[in-house]
Amino acid sequence: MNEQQIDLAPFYKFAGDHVAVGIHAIDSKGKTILYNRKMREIEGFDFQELTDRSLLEMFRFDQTQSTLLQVLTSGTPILNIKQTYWNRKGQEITTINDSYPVFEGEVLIGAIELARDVTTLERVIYQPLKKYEEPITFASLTAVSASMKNIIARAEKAAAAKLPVLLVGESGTGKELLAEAIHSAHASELPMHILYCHGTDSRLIDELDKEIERMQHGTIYCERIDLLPRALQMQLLEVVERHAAGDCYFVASVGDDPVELISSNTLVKDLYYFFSAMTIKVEPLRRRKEDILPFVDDYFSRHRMKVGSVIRSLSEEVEKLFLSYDWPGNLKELELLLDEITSLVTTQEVVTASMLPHHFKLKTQSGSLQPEDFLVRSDKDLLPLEEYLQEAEMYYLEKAMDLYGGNVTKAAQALGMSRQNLQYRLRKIKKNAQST
Ligand SMILES: Nc1ncnc2c1ncn2[C@@H]1O[C@H](COP(=O)(O)OP(=O)(O)OP(=O)(O)O)[C@@H](O)[C@H]1O
Repeated sequence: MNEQQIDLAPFYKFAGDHVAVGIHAIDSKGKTILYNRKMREIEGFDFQELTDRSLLEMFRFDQTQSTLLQVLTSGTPILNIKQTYWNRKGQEITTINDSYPVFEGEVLIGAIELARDVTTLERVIYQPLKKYEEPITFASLTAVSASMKNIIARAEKAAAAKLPVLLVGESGTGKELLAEAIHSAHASELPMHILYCHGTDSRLIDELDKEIERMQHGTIYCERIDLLPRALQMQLLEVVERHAAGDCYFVASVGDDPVELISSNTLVKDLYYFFSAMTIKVEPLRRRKEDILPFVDDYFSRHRMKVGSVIRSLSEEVEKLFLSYDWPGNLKELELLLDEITSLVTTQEVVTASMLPHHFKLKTQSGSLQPEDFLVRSDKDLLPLEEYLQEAEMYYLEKAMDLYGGNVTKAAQALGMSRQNLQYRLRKIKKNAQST
């Protein structure tokens, strides 16, 4: 049977919904026309939020969107771009993206982005153990805040008594590092196996089962069990319970309050009971800001030792910025930022504001609203209408200017307004931005 005899559209639709690659396509005006299930998973959207997608889309100025827009403007592909970010659910995600222009004959009709989710792979490569090139102990952790000191004291007790531990905390707060330190305190000579629960394939759990049988002794750390689908959580429970009487030590982590996770059916209650002989809550970095600057100091001193750099400190301005920022990706976000900064620094001893990457500057600009602020959600306060419309206008006009490569005449034409009117509004936006 050939392509002319059968309508392939349902097959393409099925493939789009089931393929393990995120797909996002926009038309020539920058409007989303295709956004598949994997892309929703990568970006952390719940199904019910999809109706708001077009609204959110309007205000999106993140990297994905701008790569697609860049491709649309230039007509040339942008390939193999790796990015790590925190999605709407606060999960750390790493993707490798290819963005292509789409032509019909000679005419550019849109752009498409294919995102490969390499989060798990990245996790395996980016293991703190490998980075530090030494076993992680409690002494490797930055712990200046009272809350972090308390966490370490409790973790030491758990390790000494070999109590299963459930680490609770947002992505990037250092749960994996703590698990490593618990393992070292318990029995550093034994192996440690990490199960990254980022996936939906039941073979993950079968492999863990085999691994436990092979290891016999050592520590099993199941990272973010709340991200596993319930069926896999049940399978994991069966495996860990079967091995409970053996010699393995079990540690796990979740990204949110376990009581809430259980009541929203995200976490299987018995799995929680299995791991939670001791529950240790790791506070987000924004609630223990005393750890920020000491972490930076520790990072710089490791960096000096490892690569012989001369980097020593942050300027006062950068310190203030670091202390006022909320760090949604916690220490991992701070660490990635320092990785980025130090990769560019050669002879400077002090990091000044001009050396900060553009994306970080954007995030720390005072008063800047995030795309999410525009969604109407029951758990958030509404923006005053005036402010909403002002910001909406600003986003929309800037996006239009972006799309037309800064050409006011073309952008004004597309927006159905005069050149003068657009120029006046752009000037107003600039003036407002300067006065904030
Ligand atoms: N207290 C700390 N001291 C030193 N480094 C830290 C500390 N906490 C976190 N880090 C650094 O931050 C990075 C992220 O930590 P980690 O991977 O342990 O977070 P996590 O809570 O396990 O995140 P996720 O929930 O996404 O798995 C690590 O690479 C580590 O180097």
